[in-house]
Amino acid sequence: MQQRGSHVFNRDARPDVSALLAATAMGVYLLVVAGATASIADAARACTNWPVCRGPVTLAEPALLIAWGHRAVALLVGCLALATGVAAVRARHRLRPRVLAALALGVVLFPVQVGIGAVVVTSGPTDLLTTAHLVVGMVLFTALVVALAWELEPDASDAPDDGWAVEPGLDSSDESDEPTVAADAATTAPADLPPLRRATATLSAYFRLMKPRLMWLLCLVAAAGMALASTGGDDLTVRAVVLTLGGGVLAIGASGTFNHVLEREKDKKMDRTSDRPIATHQIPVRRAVAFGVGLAGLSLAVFAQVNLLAAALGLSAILFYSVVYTLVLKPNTVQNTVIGGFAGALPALIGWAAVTGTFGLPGLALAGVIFLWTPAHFYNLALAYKEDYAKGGFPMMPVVRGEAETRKHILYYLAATLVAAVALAAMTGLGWVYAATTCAFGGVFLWAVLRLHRERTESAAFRAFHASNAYLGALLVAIVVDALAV
Ligand code: HEM
Ligand SMILES: CC(C)=CCC/C(C)=C/CC/C(C)=C/COP(=O)(O)OP(=O)(O)O
Repeated sequence: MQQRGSHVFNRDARPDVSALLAATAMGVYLLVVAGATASIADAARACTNWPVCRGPVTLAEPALLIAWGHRAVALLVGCLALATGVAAVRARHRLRPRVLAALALGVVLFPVQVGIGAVVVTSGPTDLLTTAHLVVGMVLFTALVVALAWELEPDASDAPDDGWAVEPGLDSSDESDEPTVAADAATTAPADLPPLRRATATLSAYFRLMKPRLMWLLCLVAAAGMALASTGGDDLTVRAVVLTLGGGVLAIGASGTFNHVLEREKDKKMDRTSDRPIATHQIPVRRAVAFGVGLAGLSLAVFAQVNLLAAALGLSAILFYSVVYTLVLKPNTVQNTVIGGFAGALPALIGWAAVTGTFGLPGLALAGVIFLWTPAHFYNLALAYKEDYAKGGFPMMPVVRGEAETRKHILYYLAATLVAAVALAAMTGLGWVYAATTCAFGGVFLWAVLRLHRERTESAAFRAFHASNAYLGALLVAIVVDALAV
């Protein structure tokens, strides 16, 4: 077993640049979100002077307040970017050329972005100028995160990256409070149990077949899709909400059950899944199939009460997860998680369709956020359960491409998710609750992923996994609140 921190990337040699880069990247993200909020609030018309606004700042003029806030943050982040540039120049001999190039792009784009902002304010906002301001901001953020990902890559001279620093008392097959069904399984319901306990154990086994742990977040995705759709003027009825979430729970239950059936042999080989109800023969395959078919039928019947598009999308989600992901992608390609993200994104479209009866750009943009978030969510678990997935014969990213590459991809997909979250705000006019949430929880998610890069332990991977769920959960609640209440 490797000692924790013994080969942790050369923290001592180059801590400042990566820490400064992370702070600058998050600062730029804050700026981009503040800029999107300023644009929605029409702050450029409230303050037409540059670099300072004229006139008293009062709470009665929120647009002026937002304009000032945007500029104050820009000044602070500008100083941070400068400090990062100076630190990088001083450390140039030990930084990789591509890190320097990506960082240089960010540092050069910063004044360009300030210049575009000044023109927007002084000559009046046009669609072209405001779009350019948003796009350059996103490119700047991307350049900084890419520089950070490259900077965090271990050197070839570092210890080999095939080991996982396990902390004392932690073991991937015995992680009591982590997301493993094995941990909370009542393994079998032997005939000698009292009838009531037997019935309870069987009911609990059927419940576990439905993968209940996934439900709250997937239901929130559908709820956010519905809330967004209602901002366009369509009525959001309690009936539609109840039927859509009910159909969703049944659909997730059906596809989870099919997943258990189809993976029963592989589940037996993996510690995390070896005591799943079908793998242990607690539930016979034929009964599980009947249960899954029943749930699927019920789910489609419920969705059909909302509208036919919702039902068709529900059927697509069940088929995509059960057949395309479980049978085709998961055992055969390292891109299984990326392409599999379509299954989790579909509830956004189901929610939108339930309210509007059709497709719409904001619903598609929300689906895009979920799609990009999925690898940043699952790769953490894939790292923690790398050996287990290898035993099951699954070509997960850490098994095929290694841990360092996986950590880098987590950072890329996290950055892409944050950019997509801004695009969603710009498209929908979501307000300050959403803006504050994506910055705060995005910052926590980034912090957890950076700790994963430094620590390379199972607990760091689980921390980043939980941060991914907290980020998306908070973002979706913020969408609902912003769309319905603010
Ligand atoms: C390819 C796509 C995905 C893969 C491979 C994946 C994989 C996993 C795995 C293996 C677990 C642990 C499950 C268990 O042992 O019970 C898990 C947990 C979870 N996943 Fe995902 N997931 C994916 C997409 C999603 C999506 C789209 C959502 C919701 C939007 C989601 C939400 C959750 C939640 C809420 C948990 C439970 C967390 C907990 O128990 O603390 N996942 N995921
Ligand atoms: C509305 C509807 C039906 C939506 C379906 C979307 C859905 C259930 C997404 C879950 C994504 C997923 C692949 C989770 C588990 O991975 P895994 O099966 O690889 O995990 P495992 O290794 O624990 O089996």
